[in-house]
Amino acid sequence: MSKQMSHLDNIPSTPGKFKMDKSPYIHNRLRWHSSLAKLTFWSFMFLGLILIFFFRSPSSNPLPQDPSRRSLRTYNWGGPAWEKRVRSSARIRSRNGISVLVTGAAGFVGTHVSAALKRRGDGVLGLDNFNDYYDPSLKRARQALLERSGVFIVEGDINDSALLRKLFEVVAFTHVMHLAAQAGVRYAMENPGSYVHSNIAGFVNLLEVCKSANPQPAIVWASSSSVYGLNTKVPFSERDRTDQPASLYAATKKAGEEIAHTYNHIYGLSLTGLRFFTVYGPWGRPDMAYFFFTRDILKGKSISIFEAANHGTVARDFTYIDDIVKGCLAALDTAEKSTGSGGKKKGPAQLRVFNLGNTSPVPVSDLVSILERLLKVNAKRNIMKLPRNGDVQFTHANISLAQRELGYKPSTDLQTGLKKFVRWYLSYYSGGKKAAG
Ligand SMILES: O=C(O)[C@H]1O[C@H](OP(=O)(O)OP(=O)(O)OC[C@H]2O[C@@H](n3ccc(=O)[nH]c3=O)[C@H](O)[C@@H]2O)[C@H](O)[C@@H](O)[C@@H]1O
Repeated sequence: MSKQMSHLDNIPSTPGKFKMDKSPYIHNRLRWHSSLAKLTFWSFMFLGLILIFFFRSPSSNPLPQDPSRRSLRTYNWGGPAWEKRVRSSARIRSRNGISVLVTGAAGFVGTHVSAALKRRGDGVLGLDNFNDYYDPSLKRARQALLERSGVFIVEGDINDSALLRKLFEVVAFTHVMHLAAQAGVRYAMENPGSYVHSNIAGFVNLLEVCKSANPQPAIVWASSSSVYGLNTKVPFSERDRTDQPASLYAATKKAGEEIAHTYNHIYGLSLTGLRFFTVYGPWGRPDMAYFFFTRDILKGKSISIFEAANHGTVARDFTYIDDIVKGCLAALDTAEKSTGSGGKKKGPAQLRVFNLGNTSPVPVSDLVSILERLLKVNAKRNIMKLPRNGDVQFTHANISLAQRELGYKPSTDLQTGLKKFVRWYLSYYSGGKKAAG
């Protein structure tokens, strides 16, 4: 140790200083003492700064950005008043109604599905962790909307088994509409952990609780068109290969489909996966292109429009939210009962996967032209090569299976759907937040 110190000490800060040394031992001791004092001083300063930062940060940033930390947030649940709200929200109010636990109820699709179920007299209880992947105030506004129609959203995470078990103790849900997920294709490169946390760990946790529930519910859940990945055979059919995901997001959704197979096989859970194709509409997700294009066009900011190699068109089978809601309700209504009880399978159970698309792909540049007409503003277009971050060049759903089994028949074209979206957007963001909410 001392050897090392003298070695460090003997390195001159300037060559001149080194020459002036008459008694290296005394001089070194003096320098050692002053270095020690400096070191102590700066250590205290550093410690002080850390403490200041530590104590200030929770108030300045109440919702941490890191989703694994987000999940450590504690939620308040339980108690007689809370149970009463849960029961009342989940109470069936129509003949032949069902009682549904909707996860991700403050999300885009979750809000619309919850409202539609409630309208027809089904019992609906929402669950959402209100994370800050995108503006939580939009989620709160959706929550307020549902609250007015009698849907209570429990605040909590699908990874919280105690909470899930409690919910099944209070209500014998006949169905689970599982829409809680980490969405977004490109964000997976920034925050891979959040996809594993919600789409894999959270899904498994939910299935664990469902398999042990008595009676077991039937489960309908959101898969994604992205599972088709690099598949080039169009339109995409449920029989096509899904073993070439282009993003971690897609890989977690594909994993979900395999996990669903396992729980169906071992425990007799009735499971239906819905492969949604780029869902858009009022109350949509601000991280999606049609949404932030609208915002940026209105602000006069330039937007990046992706194109494939050799000026190849990038296109999506954009699907309007009301069509998706009809597909979700039809999937719930045709879901057979799970066959297990007490965690044991009694017989084979239903296992299904459906495409829910519009079956009419539109180039992204056309989407922008429609928005320009509706907003009456010209977009500042910045044509860019499709980045290699998970995006695929096109999607196109074959919906004949959903048509046959669910009576699914999308009826809203992009022009009509975007018109409704723009009307909502303008009213929501032009100070009419309250009116729209
Ligand atoms: O269909 C699906 O399964 C997926 O649909 C969307 O994913 P995506 O189709 O990529 O939707 P957007 O992110 O809104 O992108 C739409 C189109 O705009 C393009 N785009 C996106 C962003 C951008 O800056 N510029 C641009 O041209 C994309 O390449 C894509 O072709 C959702 O974000 C996913 O959560 C969902 O699972």
